[in-house]
Amino acid sequence: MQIAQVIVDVPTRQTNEPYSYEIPANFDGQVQPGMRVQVPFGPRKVTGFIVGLTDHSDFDGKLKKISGLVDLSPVITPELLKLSEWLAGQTFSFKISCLQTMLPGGMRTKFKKKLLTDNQTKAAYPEIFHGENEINYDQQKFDNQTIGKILTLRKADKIKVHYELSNHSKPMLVKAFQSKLTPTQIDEALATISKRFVSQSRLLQILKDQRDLPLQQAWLSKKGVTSTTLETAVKRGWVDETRVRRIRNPFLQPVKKSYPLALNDDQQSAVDRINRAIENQANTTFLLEGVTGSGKTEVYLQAMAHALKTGKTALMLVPEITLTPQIVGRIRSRFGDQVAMLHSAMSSGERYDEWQRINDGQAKVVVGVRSAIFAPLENIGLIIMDEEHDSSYKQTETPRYQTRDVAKWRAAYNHCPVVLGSATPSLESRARAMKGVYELILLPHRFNNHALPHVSIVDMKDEMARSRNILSKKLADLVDDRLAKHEQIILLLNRRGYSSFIMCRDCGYVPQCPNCDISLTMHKDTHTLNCHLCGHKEPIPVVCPKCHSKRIRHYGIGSQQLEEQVKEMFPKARVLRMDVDTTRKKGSHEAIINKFGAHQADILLGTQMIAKGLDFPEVTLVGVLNADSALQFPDFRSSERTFQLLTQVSGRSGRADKQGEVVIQTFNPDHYAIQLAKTQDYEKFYQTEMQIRHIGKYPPYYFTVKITGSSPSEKQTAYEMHQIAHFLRRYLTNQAIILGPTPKTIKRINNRYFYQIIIKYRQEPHLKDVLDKILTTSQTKERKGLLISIDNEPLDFM
Ligand SMILES: Nc1ncnc2c1ncn2[C@@H]1O[C@H](COP(=O)(O)OP(=O)(O)OP(=O)(O)O)[C@@H](O)[C@H]1O
Ligand SMILES: [Zn+2]
Ligand SMILES: [Zn+2]
Repeated sequence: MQIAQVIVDVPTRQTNEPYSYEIPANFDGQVQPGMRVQVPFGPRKVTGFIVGLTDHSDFDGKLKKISGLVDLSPVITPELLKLSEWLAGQTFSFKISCLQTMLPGGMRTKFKKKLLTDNQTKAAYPEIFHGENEINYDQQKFDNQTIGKILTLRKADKIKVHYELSNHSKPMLVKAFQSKLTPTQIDEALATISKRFVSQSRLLQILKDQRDLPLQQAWLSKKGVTSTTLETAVKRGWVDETRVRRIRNPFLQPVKKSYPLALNDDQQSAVDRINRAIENQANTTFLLEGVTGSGKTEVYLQAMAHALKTGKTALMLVPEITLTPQIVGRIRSRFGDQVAMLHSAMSSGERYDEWQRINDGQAKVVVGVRSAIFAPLENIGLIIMDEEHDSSYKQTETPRYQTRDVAKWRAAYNHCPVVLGSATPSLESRARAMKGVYELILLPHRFNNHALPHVSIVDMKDEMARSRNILSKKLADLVDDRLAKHEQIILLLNRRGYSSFIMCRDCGYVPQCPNCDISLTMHKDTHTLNCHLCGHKEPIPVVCPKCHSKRIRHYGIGSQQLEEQVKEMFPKARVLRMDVDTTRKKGSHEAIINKFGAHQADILLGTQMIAKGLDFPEVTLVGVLNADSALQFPDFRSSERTFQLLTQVSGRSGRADKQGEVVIQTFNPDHYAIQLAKTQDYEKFYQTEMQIRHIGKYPPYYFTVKITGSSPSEKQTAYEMHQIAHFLRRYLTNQAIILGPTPKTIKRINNRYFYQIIIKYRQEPHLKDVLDKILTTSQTKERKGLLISIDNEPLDFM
């Protein structure tokens, strides 16, 4: 008898131990770890993941049988199964949540299975395929014997299983044209046709650049190629007509092929070191510290190409906001159709398609955001994390993993190097590089030795005494100067912890959320006051609810008001705004970037979104309007974040031949994070900040864990959290520092009360056991409304 070990999905009874189930005889030998099954659990049927197979069980009673198969082939690779175990331990979460996190969103909900096969198998198994190459599995109601047969064929690779997401609109096929000409033939054709045939020569020009991919007719016609020309082209044998899937997603558009650039010495030595590690299958972690504009991307591309050359695959991670069509274009132009893209701006159907291509082994390069670290890519030869310091790499929900740690785990498993890249590495990574745990690679100069921008600081305290303008005189003068020279400008409004709110001028009343301890934010576009934490919305009052005064005013500035002011100050300038409101629609982010890139606008203003990764040669002025809004946070990382943001955004200026300038407006001109951002001196910042961390006993000198508890009753939350703190004090050594419990900075969210405990430690041999115990005990408390979560190495302490 074969027995499957199954991690079941029962939200109220989560455990990390698998349950044993008997495998029905028909499926014997065919089910594999990594497949999902239906199993009886108490009175219900639940879904579970097979994590192992054995032939005996220690369970005395009669085992229950697997009642159905959710998958016909594994959806979790053996590597990812192993990873899920480690991840559960590392993040103090249950294996079931780790396994689910690894699947693309759509596969966790509703889908139908489709079986695809070849002609031979189709003919040999009429009872399955009824003469078709493609059938809908779920409609057939196969018996177990037939399912057994299907499993055997699937395992022998005679059948492929694909999922159709129910909300997945059918791919639409459209007319496209594929070039049949070699580059020489194109040149010959161009030489012979008359100049009068504009559309024909345009087509040939396009074919010259993009011979490899079929080109959609709609796209060609936008470029001025008429349908008559296309008919002629088919007749003359220039192109073949085909049909391709219509692509609406800007991340998947065809791009022009590009070739490796000649590297400078620093880039070359970086590539050499990484390539050597790839060849030697060395599990080295490199920290690639390169100033803004030093050409890190080209290093990544060439090292990835080398991994492919040695027969391996490559995985590249990018923060959400820098995974713009600009960077995607650069990668796809180099690697073409071998690239799979995982981005949250894609629909779940599109993401599923990409996941399938990776799972089928068609994609050799995966580029994506945080969750792409779980791509079912095999045989990995290189993992890259661009902007490794970025906070979006930390997942803020269960399982609360740090992508960097998962990347290192996968690299160790695959015997390959990891490259962590940044202009402003996290202190944790830099400290490890200093200790020799990571290998440090420096790119100290901008590409072509372009100078770093010149940065000046404007003290807004002085400025405010003179005028209420949000742009200082210095910045406004420089904007005028750039507009006159026809150069481009970026203006950053730092919105972290900053929002516009309304207040009564007479009694000082500020509307609060009824469910949370936070004031409501004004949204001018929808004319509402919104709560950012629970989603509560209400109309903007015209009279004060407290004193009935009509003198209700709003405070703080949003990017929308900034746009109005800027347009008023510079009526001739063409202004683009990029923030959450203007980028909500699919493709709008790209549209703004393209427009600015084509110099159809002079000023790009926006929030954090514009700070990173963008590469526009015409930008010679960057203005930061409120540098210090993040400094006021009661969080030991606020200086680090401010320094990183200012350095990153400054790095957008003067990337090509013209000298760049940056103006930082601040109320704290003497703060070291701002002073050192002015000189863009990462080294000095690192030294200064490390001393502060040392004195304050913070990371990277200490490890940290945050325990958060919440319930609808403040009394209950506080009581339970005190119990936990007692427990910790009793079982940890007296070296451990236990802070709290204290109410969180925002104590009440959505009518739940939040308290937290922070543990700081250097070595605590029993910590893991103690926390596991807290996690397990919390399961019984959960029924009483108390939720406990444990965050290993949290990024925020508020
Ligand atoms: N070897 C090369 N040959 C020609 N141009 C290059 C080369 N390497 C980099 N560049 C150019 O230099 C500019 C900066 O490179 P890149 O955008 O990769 O910098 P980066 O290090 O990623 O900077 P940031 O951290 O600011 O994003 C780009 O315009 C890029 O095309
Ligand atoms: Zn009032
Ligand atoms: Zn609220």
